[in-house]
Amino acid sequence: MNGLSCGTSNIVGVRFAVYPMADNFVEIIKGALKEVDTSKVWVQTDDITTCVRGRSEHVFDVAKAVFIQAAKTGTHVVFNGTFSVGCPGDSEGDTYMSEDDIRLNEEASRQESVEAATHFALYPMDNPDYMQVIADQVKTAEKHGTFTKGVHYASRLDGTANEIFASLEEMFVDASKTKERAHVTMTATISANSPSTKDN
Ligand SMILES: Cc1ncc(C[n+]2csc(CCO)c2C)c(N)n1
Repeated sequence: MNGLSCGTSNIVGVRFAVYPMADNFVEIIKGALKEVDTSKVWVQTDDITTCVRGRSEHVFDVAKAVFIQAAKTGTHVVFNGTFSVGCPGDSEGDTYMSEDDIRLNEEASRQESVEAATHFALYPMDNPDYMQVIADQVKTAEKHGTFTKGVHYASRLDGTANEIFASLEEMFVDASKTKERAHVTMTATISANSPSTKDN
């Protein structure tokens, strides 16, 4: 297959980085990546970001776990990432789509209660109804109790990292079900242990 051919599955992916605001950032980043079980996803880390691809539950499980493992050190850590589903041409790594749905890092993540604040934005691509899709999904975060307010170009979520990732996952996955082979992207900036007072 060439780079522009369509994949056969609804592979989900995220490209993200964590930024620990500490002198020992290398140790925190490498430690977090090492703590997390990535055996059910396609994963590649370089000097800039990490890319994780596979079934949505495993992509969210791994992204959340890396953030939580870095943030549980108490260091101010920021996660910045872009999630994507239905990207035309995304096919390499389809083998990971046959993994079962048992999350490998959920138990470890649940042990940690890390307070976090998020700006996220949902982008339903090639969909004239995108504003309605976004409004419907924000209602999900309201129902979860994580939505705090709309800001320019994003919405704010507050809660534990486990609660925030649950909202992000449900909104992203539901938005991708609004039409056949929908292409949806979502950006998220998630901050934990910030010394700044919350402006919400
Ligand atoms: C999740 C995640 N993946 C990759 C990087 C990029 N990065 C910056 S410093 C460092 C360790 C030294 O090589 C790495 C891999 C990141 N920040 N967060």
